[in-house]
Amino acid sequence: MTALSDKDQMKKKVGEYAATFIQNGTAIGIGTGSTAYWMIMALGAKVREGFQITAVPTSRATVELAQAQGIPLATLNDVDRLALTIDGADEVDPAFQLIKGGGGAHLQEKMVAAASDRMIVIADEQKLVNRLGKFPLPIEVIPFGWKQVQRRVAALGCPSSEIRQRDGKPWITDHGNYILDAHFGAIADAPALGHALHEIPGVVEHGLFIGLATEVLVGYADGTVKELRK
Ligand SMILES: O=C[C@H](O)[C@H](O)[C@H](O)COP(=O)(O)O
Repeated sequence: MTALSDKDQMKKKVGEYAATFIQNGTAIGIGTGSTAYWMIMALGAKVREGFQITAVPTSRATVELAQAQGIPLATLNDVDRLALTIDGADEVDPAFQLIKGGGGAHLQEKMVAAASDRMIVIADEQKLVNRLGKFPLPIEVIPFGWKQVQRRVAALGCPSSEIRQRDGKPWITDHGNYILDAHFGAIADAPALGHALHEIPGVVEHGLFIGLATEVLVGYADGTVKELRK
């Protein structure tokens, strides 16, 4: 097995640490991405030791990973509320506002987080920012007429944006849509931008997570994990 990079070590540490917050007998949301991966692997080990858990996955990729780990799954419609969701992020600011969707899963991730009493964000230290916006903001859009959405996004102060591509074709989300990656630069007022984006016809969901994260766990290069305070 190849050795993990320093960055992957940070992700592994924080993902595994987060799994210790999961309580036996609860229903939880499980995130998507390379940091959530380690939390799901650790959860799989707990399940094999007899832990009783129901997990609502946030993407097809997470369904596959969790199934391979033998983690019992449910859909969001099967549950009333979730005790906890654990998920990664692309950027985290000091007010626990987030940019998510680097893997294009933010639509389901936001629905699952919103149905959860707590959202624990797991990130390596490189994700911490003073102001959101260096990471391009992922916006899930209906393929029909997406250029109209792009014009409206530009009018909100976004100088450039592009449809996410794979192999020269638009990348398609789990829900059959496109992702518009919007390069806003430093975002002065994330809640206001989030509201404005929701006013654009054709926007399905954007990657700004405001008021959802309750706790942030950060993995550092020295091997430590710290819980941030707002
Ligand atoms: O769509 C993907 C999700 O929002 C991920 O949680 C986010 O992109 C962070 O992923 P990673 O842990 O791989 O950096």
